[in-house]
Parts: sequence; C-alpha cells; structure tokens
Amino acid sequence: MASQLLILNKKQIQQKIDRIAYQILEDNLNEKEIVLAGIWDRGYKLALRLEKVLKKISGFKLTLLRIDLQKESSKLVASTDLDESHWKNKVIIIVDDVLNSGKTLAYGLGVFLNTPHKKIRTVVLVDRSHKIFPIATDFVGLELATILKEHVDVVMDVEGEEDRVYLS
Ligand SMILES: O=P(O)(O)OC[C@H]1O[C@H](OP(=O)(O)OP(=O)(O)O)[C@H](O)[C@@H]1O
Repeated sequence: MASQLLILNKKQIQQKIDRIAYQILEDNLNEKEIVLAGIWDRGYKLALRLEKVLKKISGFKLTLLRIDLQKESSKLVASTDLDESHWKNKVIIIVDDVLNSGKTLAYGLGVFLNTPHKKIRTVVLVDRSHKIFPIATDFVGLELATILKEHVDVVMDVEGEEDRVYLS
C-alpha cells in the first residue's frame, strides 16, 4: 500500500474553512446574496461547510447549488441541480476540494458563462498548482507543492468529524 502523509487534520481544516468564509464575507460586504456552487461530491461538501459558517457570521441570503460533472465518452458534461434563475445576476462562488490542472474548475465555470452574473470567484481547499488551464483560485486553504504522481485525498463530512487531508 502507498504511504499516506497527513497534510491537514480536523482542526486545521476547520480553521481554513473559517478563514475562507471570512474572506468571502470581506469580498462581498455590499452584497445581500451569494450563490455557493459546489462541485460534486467533495466540492459540494466543502460548500455545505462554508454555508454553515457564513450563516453564523454573515447576513447573506445563501443559495447552495450542486454542479455535477459526468463523463460522456471522452467528454465531460457539466450540469446543475437548480436552473439559472437561481444564479442570474448574482455573486457566484465555485467550490472544489482540490485544484490540480484546473480542468474541473474550468468545466464548473462553463456552466455560468451564458448567464449574466455579478461576479464569479473560486474556492479550493488545496491548490496543487499544476495548472494547465487559466483558472485563478481566489480563496485557497493551502497551496501545496506536489509532484504530479502524488495524490491529494480529501476526506470531509458535513459535521467535520471525519475531516482529513492526506498526500499519498
Ligand atoms: O484540477 P483538476 O486536474 O481537474 O483536478 C481536480 C479534481 O480532481 C479531483 O477529483 P477526481 O475525481 O479527478 O479525483 P479523485 O480520483 O480524487 O476522485 C478533485 O476532487 C478535483 O475535483
């Protein structure tokens, strides 16, 4: 079995989620409404966790949106659980657990390109910085220098009991 190195423990993950929530608040002081768009499945869990903190620290009306990415033959197809009326003319925050090449976030972003919006921001818990797509990460938990063959495993649940990030 490949060796696993614990990169972030439960407490550190919660601290990063709290910090990112405060950064989102600071970046949107004049806003009333925010759409958190989590990429299924771990990005969606992270979006749920951010929603929980933002409910405590902000007065935002929060909409949680799920982005699904499915492989159809060699293509990726993105879809959402809610229609565009839920994000039209709003601030959208796309959330995923890890950024590696940027492809997943690029597809997530694609969902919103044909609808007017106020602004789009991105959140990742871990940015591995192997970008081959021009995707900016606005709010990042941890920037991690990794080699390509390494794998970042994010374990996360809604309550935060199981939270761990490993490098293997
Ligand atoms: O920036 P990218 O190169 O698109 O990589 C990032 C994506 O990779 C991982 O998911 P994936 O399902 O690919 O990997 P897994 O085997 O860890 O589930 C991770 O959860 C991101 O969604």
